Amino acid sequence: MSSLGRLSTTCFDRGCFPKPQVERRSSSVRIFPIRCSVASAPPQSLQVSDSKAHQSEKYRIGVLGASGYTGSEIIRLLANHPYFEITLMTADRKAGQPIGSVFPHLVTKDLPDLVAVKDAEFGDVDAVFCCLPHGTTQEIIKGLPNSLKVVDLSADFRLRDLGEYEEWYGQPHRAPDLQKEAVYGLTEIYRKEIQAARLVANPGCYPTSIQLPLVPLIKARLIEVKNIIIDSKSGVSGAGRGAKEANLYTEIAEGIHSYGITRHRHMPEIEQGLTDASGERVTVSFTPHLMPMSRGMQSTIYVEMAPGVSTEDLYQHLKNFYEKEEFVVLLKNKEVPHTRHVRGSNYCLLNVFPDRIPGRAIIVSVIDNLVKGASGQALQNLNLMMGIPENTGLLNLPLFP
Ligand SMILES: NC(=O)C1=CN([C@@H]2O[C@H](COP(=O)(O)OP(=O)(O)OC[C@H]3O[C@@H](n4cnc5c(N)ncnc54)[C@H](OP(=O)(O)O)[C@@H]3O)[C@@H](O)[C@H]2O)C=CC1
Ligand SMILES: CC(=O)N[C@@H](CCC(=O)OP(=O)(O)O)C(=O)O
Repeated sequence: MSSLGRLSTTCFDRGCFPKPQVERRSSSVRIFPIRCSVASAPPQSLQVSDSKAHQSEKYRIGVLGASGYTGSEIIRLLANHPYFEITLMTADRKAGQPIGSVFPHLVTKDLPDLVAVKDAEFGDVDAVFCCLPHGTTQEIIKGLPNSLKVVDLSADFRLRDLGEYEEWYGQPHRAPDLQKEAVYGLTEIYRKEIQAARLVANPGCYPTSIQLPLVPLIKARLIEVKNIIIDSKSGVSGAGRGAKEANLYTEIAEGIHSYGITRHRHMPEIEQGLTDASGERVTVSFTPHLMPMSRGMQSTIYVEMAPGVSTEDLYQHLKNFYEKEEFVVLLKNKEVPHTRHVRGSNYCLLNVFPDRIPGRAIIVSVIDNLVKGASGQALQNLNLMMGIPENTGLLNLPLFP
């Protein structure tokens, strides 16, 4: 537990955030600090320095799989988080190493240089981010205390149909009861359910980049659900940090290739979300590609518009739908979204273009696969589950170039 450093009075009074909450637990009282997380600092006269009256506890967070790429992104995002403090990190092969030696870029005074452990104790943890390979995750989450809130970044709890899970992941589901409880964590679409959830299945990176534009358009019946064609491209970090021959520099650099043609395990996840939006079974043509870049993801989506609908209608609908959203942005004036424009940030940038073929449109969606496609969205979800402002810790702008 630690007290917060410098606190500042806020924009609560200006209505930006909900009032600070006081939560009573069995043995302690947690008082969320009054703090403004907008980029500009409040005037000097409004700042208050540390005092007992303003000290507060933080939620204790475990990062399972801290030595992997998504784990390291969670740690980076939590470095300056005012309400969360990492108290537990786990690893497998790298267990026993301080996180600063696994990821030297994470050596900062704002982070505890914890040693990643193999066998974790959860008594002192309020919530965990589970950044483990799918398959191992179900067993591990099954063994966690029920009191913990969990955001699982793996694919283990995303598919409601257990038969479908077995078909696409090659093994029977080992925690069917937890699957029933899990809420799918596409934040902008399922916010209300996420707020009340204990276990959130964070979406895959491709499904995030694809569902964010398509779900609102399908719900509004602006596009036909037949003939949706999706061409997606990912940076290599999407494949995780574990060594694999196919991901060597020599295999990836100076070329691109498609993979999982007609059979990528994200297909049923994408189709589940689009089917929910439509009310009728939706199938898509989806082909992912591996790009010679470390992070970033683009989905180019080809759709047929409903009779009488124009690309301007699609654009305006998405613009209105995401008007109040912080992290999904419609670009103006036919600007083309670029993966560089979201690098390191939690943004999804979208734009809509008319196809040369009448009646068809092309949608371009970009995210950082490790942030909005994984750890950033996971943090957005845990913020909601803990009742704190959803954008906390996520306001950093993209890195460019
Ligand atoms: N990378 C991405 O862009 C995205 C990934 N995801 C999902 O998030 C999860 C994590 O991905 P990512 O961070 O890329 O993966 P990494 O391979 O980079 O990291 C995996 C982590 O899990 C640990 N681990 C591996 N096997 C076991 C095991 N049997 N028991 C306990 N710990 C284990 C590893 O420890 P050690 O290194 O010490 O061996 C490491 O800390 C995966 O399920 C992935 O599919 C979701 C969205 C996007
Ligand atoms: C480039 C690359 O290999 N990407 C991964 C997807 C990463 C991701 O989001 O997958 P999860 O469903 O495991 O969370 C893949 O194609 O399997």
